[in-house]
Amino acid sequence: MEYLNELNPVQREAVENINGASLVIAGAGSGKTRVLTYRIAHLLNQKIPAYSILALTFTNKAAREMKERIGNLVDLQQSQSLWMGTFHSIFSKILRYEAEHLGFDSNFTIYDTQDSRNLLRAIIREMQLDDKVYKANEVLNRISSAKNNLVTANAYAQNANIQKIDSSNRRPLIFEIYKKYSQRCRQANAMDFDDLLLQTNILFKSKPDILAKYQNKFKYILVDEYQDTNYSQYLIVKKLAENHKNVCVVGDDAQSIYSFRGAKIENILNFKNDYPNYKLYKLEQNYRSTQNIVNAANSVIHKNREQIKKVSFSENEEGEKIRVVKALTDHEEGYIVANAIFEERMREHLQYQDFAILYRTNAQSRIFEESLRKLNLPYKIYGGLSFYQRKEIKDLLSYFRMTVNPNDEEAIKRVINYPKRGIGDTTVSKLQDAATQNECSIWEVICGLNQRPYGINSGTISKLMRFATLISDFQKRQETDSAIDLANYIAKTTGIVQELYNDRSPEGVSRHENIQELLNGIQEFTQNSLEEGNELQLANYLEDVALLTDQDKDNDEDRNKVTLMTIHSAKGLEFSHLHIVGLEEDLFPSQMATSTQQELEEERRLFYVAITRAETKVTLSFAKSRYKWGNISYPRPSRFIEEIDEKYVDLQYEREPEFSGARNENLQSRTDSEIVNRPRKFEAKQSFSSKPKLSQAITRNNTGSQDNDPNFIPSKPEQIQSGMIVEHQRFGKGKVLQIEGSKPNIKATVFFQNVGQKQLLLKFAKLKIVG
Ligand SMILES: Nc1ncnc2c1ncn2[C@@H]1O[C@H](COP(=O)(O)OP(=O)(O)OP(=O)(O)O)[C@@H](O)[C@H]1O
Ligand SMILES: [Mg+2]
Repeated sequence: MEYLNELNPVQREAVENINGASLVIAGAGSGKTRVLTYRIAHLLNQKIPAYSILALTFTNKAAREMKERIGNLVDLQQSQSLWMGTFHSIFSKILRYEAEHLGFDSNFTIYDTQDSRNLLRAIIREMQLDDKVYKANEVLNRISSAKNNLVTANAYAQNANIQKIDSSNRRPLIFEIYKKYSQRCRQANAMDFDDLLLQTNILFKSKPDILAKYQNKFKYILVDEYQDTNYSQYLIVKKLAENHKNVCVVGDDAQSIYSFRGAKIENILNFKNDYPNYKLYKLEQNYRSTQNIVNAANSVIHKNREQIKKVSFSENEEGEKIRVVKALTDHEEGYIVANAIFEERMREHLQYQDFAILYRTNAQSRIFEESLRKLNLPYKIYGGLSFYQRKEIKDLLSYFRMTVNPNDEEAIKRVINYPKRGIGDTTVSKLQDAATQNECSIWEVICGLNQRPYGINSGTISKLMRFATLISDFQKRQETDSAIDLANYIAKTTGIVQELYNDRSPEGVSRHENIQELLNGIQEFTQNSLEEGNELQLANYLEDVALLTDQDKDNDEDRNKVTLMTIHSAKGLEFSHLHIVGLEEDLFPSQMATSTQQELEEERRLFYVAITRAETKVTLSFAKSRYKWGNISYPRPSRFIEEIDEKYVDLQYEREPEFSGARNENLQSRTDSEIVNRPRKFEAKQSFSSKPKLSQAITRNNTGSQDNDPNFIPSKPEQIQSGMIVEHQRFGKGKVLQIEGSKPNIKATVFFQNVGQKQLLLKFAKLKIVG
């Protein structure tokens, strides 16, 4: 029980009171997750069997880490049999046991977003609807939100209010698409992500005996990040806890950032209605961050009107203020951040893993990747187009999926003619029509073609039969082959490996390497499962892959690297040194989120989540110009920078007029040279290190620095032509892309190797022609 001493008095109370409903509501870094972890350890210590504890986490990685931690606190063996994971992974496991009660087979496929979108596109096409009006993505969001509110396709069709909304959006047929989509998923024996929760609810509602079984089984229920549960998840927990009410949820309303996926803060507020005898624990001390970081974060979040009042303080050291850095361009921002990491790591003897770069959207990662690569800094990047979404990977995985569940429509459509075997689109359409007509899968149509050919000629039928034999062969091997043996066999027999091997273009080589990487992963998976004495099969591997979240892609090799991720996926994590980048209006807060107060408040919560990931140091940055969709834009600094109480902020530049909200209309015509040459008040400030570096030169004042080197003799402005290589004293060498304007205001657009593209007024900039 020594572990109880590692908790403060309130945490300890929340851990020791194991019976009844508990709500832990507290700010970031106050030990909510720690309470959950220790509470589980404590339950095990009180001889509660591991299999009767259900713990729901935000990511699979969090569940793994928690298990490990619990294993260290108590018995390792026991912690392995806990039911711990994301809502999706836990309930997909239960659905496989109970599939028959829902009319599914236990080997159902889990469709990812790409599969769902493809299926919707196909349906929209088949219905001959305008795909500009019925955009697959938007229709998917509509369906997803319906499912998360437990509105089935039939209920959707009958709901007059929903119909009214869709009609006024000129999309009155969404109900029809939803219905067809559900039918097709069923025929393919597939569930999408939202189905995993919806079907669990349907199961619990329609089969009271099955609900009772799980109510008896899960005697203790714990939920992390409760503020981000949606209605469907909320109801699952409520049902399971109905009798014993042993439920402990932890959350922070100020960190609710998933309302676009249907998360409801109200779930926290409703807790007291559902469990009137609940105990409330308020944790007030932040153990993660310095005082400055906690105070800065508080000063921002207090601007939100909708929030539960709570205290959050730190007794850690006061720490440095939040630094705010201005870059002239998006490329320069990348450069400054990478340089800062390089120097801080050296100076403070840190590891790469102590650093993270957080951004609002995945698209921002590219520039940081480039800058980190230039400085040879190892990094790992989460989210975006994941490894498993790449075409070659998805193709091979589709063969695996066909092996496990041949009715999988999206898988069969991907591989029926890949590698090419002479089965054209017309044939696939005929098969699809036949399947729709008979309410069965494409695979079932193929298997019956000898009896009913549906107008497909005999030549094509034999090709289809060869394909069917290939898949049947894989299926048979499932019973005897290990996951890796079968995966290797499929990769070889289908000809995918050979096809990619033959393509010697750089892309082909990289695709071939990716396939090898996938097979290595399966090898590891097989090996690990063997070591744990439980040989898992290809189907288990597929299940794991389908349930990965953005944070889950992590392995030991990846450990000591700089982390790049969106703020959304950084939830729950902590890093010593944090760079939050792209703090510009229309980027963060997002352009899409400033029209209503609710949206803006959610963006502010996101900013709060971002700052509170840091232990020691936060640097915010923004760029004065940025490429967006191929066009240059001149954004204003984010309002969130101003919202931090200035006591906790260290601006590394002079506050500009447009900062206080008055937009400077002349900004577009203002050039970088004018901006960098204006006197700044922070000249004396120590920036990154005592040795002047380019990064410092850019973020610190540079007045007059060009004149300091007597050997630097600039060329005459009129001599500079586009195409020339020039040198700038601070930016280094660059190529002139364009010259415009007339004397004395000639402007040059120059692409500098180190800092990217800049516009310079030649009368100030002083460039030397070097080639
Ligand atoms: N009583 C304590 N003594 C020492 N360290 C603690 C204590 N409580 C929490 N911590 C540490 O503080 C950090 C934050 O804890 P934890 O991650 O559990 O907070 P949280 O409330 O879940 O944060 P978030 O809201 O970001 O999810 C962790 O490193 C944790 O180990
Ligand atoms: Mg937490």
